[in-house]
Order: sequence, then C-alpha cells, then structure tokens
Amino acid sequence: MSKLITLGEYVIHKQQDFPHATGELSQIFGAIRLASKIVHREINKAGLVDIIGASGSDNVQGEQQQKLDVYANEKFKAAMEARGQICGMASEEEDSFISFNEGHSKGSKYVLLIDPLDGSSNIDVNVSVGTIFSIYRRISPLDGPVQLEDFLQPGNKQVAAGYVIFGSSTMLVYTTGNGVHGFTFDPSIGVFYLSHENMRTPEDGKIYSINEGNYIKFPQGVKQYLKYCQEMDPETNRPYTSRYIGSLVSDFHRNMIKGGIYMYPSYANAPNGKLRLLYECNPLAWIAEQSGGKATDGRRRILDIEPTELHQRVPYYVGSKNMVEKAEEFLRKCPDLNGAS
Ligand SMILES: O=P(O)(O)OC[C@H]1O[C@](O)(COP(=O)(O)O)[C@@H](O)[C@@H]1O
Ligand SMILES: [Mg+2]
Ligand SMILES: [Mg+2]
Repeated sequence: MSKLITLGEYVIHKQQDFPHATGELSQIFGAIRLASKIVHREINKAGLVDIIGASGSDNVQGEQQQKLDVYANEKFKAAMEARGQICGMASEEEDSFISFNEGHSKGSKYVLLIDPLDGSSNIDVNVSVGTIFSIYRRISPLDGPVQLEDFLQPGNKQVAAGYVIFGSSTMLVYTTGNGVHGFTFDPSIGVFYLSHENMRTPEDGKIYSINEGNYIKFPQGVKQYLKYCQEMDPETNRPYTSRYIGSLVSDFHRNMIKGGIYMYPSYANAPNGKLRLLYECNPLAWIAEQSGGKATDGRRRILDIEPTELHQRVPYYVGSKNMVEKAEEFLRKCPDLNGAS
C-alpha cells in the first residue's frame, strides 16, 4: 500500500507550485488543523459535555448562538492568534473583524474569514456540521493597522479556501487554486491523511438540495426549476432525488461527490436569501469551480461579486455545472427574483 500522506506534508509539497511561497500559508493550515482537531473532539462527545444547546447570546445577525458556535469560534481565534501568520479574522460569530496585528502577528500579510460552525441547527441532533474558511492577502500596507477593505475582497482574490466536515468521518477539503484535495482525519493518531486528491464535481447529477418548507415564498423561476427536477424523464435522469441535510457544508460535500445542486434562493422576506457571501458562499464557490462545478446568485458568478459588508447575504446556487445552468435558465425566464410577496 502506498505511503499515506499527511495534510502538513501535502501542503508543503504543493508549495513548490508557488515559487515565492514563504511557508506562511502552510503555517495557517497548521493552525486550522489544530483547531479542527479540538472541535472534532468536542463534537464527538457532544452529549457528554456541556457543549449542546443555546449559549444565551445572539450574534450580529440576530441569530441565537449555539454553545458550539461560540466554542468553535474561540478555538479558531486562539489557534490563529497563537500561530501569528494572520493579521486579522472576521467570523460569523463576531460583529466586526478582529485585529491580531500586535506582537508576533504584526505585519503578517494574510486575513481569515470563517464560519466556525456551519449547520448550527443540527448540532444537538447528531447530524453532520462543519467549518468553512477563506484566506486573502491583505491589501492595506503591512506596517499599518488591518482595515475593513482587507476583508471586503471579491472571492476571485482568495488565496486559499476550504471546509472541515464533522460527519461519519471528519474531513478537511481545500483549494489554493490547484485543484481540490480532501483529507480524512484518523482520530487514533490525530492526523489528517490525503484520501481524496483532485476531487471533481460531476457536470450532471440527480440530487437537488433546497429547504422546500419555504416553497410558497420561492421566486417563480425556482418553482419552475423544482417542477423540472420532479418531472418524469428517464432520458435526463429525472425525477431527481431531494436531499436536504440543513448543513450547507454537508449538502455541498455530498453533491460535489455524487453530482447535484444546492440552492438557497432569495424569497419574499429575505431578498438576499440566508447565506453569507464572505465566509460561506465565496469559499465553497471557489471549491466548486476548482472541481469543475459552478456557483452563482442566480445571475452573477459568486466569485465576481464585490462585497460591501462583512455579513452580507446572497442567493446561492452551487454544484454540478449543467444543473446550475439549468436553474439559471429558469430564473432568467421568470425574473421575479424575490418571489411571491
Ligand atoms: O434552516 P434553513 O433555513 O433551511 O437553513 C439551513 C442553512 O442555514 C445554515 O445552517 C446557515 O449556517 P450557520 O449554521 O453557520 O448559521 C446552513 O448550514 C444551512 O444550509
Ligand atoms: Mg453557516
Ligand atoms: Mg455558523
């Protein structure tokens, strides 16, 4: 059997693709790896430790924070600050960005955006959840303070993006623009090993993922596309199968492996949908594209959207290229993007 390659070894090996690489990015991956192991350990014994349930506070988006949201946020923050390669971090669980630009982090050139715990509604019911991250090179001067503009960069400027999925196994999946690679965690020795090199999203699939509980509020185009998904036509693999875990990371991961589309549209009382551009949609959009898939807001390429706010939301259609294009076709035909009033 060929030698198992660890995440650390692989990132360093791949650094050769970047002649000017200085090793800071692999250091950052080291910190993500460490925090993921700590969160993995807590999640795996969630029922036994005081980690389930609400924390009693809300985040800047008015959402009730789960204890594990806060726990994961603290662990990633501590790991990043300790490693000293990140000058600032923005998180779903923090109102504004945090600057680490002191001491050994002073002058570091990278910023991190993170959804520390994705799929919060599934924590207490033992359904897979995840972490989503996105890394940029700062644009403000290295010797000055970290600025909001360092975080409000379009997704096509990411230098690394990825997610950790805490499911039947724990996996870390990432891209630095050289394909998408997955690593499975071996808890017996605490190491992530390469298990899925060069992951590819099938151009077509037969799974659609959407919260049909919101059906009545969906834009006409989405209703039409769902009708298309449910029609009988063996030649085009229809009807498709509906699968919705309610954790973006898990629905995305399954659809990337099997072929499928995940949709979180805009609707009447949520004109921009629910998902956050900077630390949910951009990183997964880059992974989708790097694996041959596609990600749009129904009209625009997600990675080209110019961000204006840290926690802004966008409608999201991501997955198999032909399925996303078909959904866009229906949305173009019925342009009432914001659904029934
Ligand atoms: O319950 P809904 O409205 O279908 O929303 C589910 C979606 O919201 C999310 O839970 C939002 O992410 P967070 O859990 O990080 O807030 C996604 O993971 C998931 O796909
Ligand atoms: Mg999330
Ligand atoms: Mg979250």
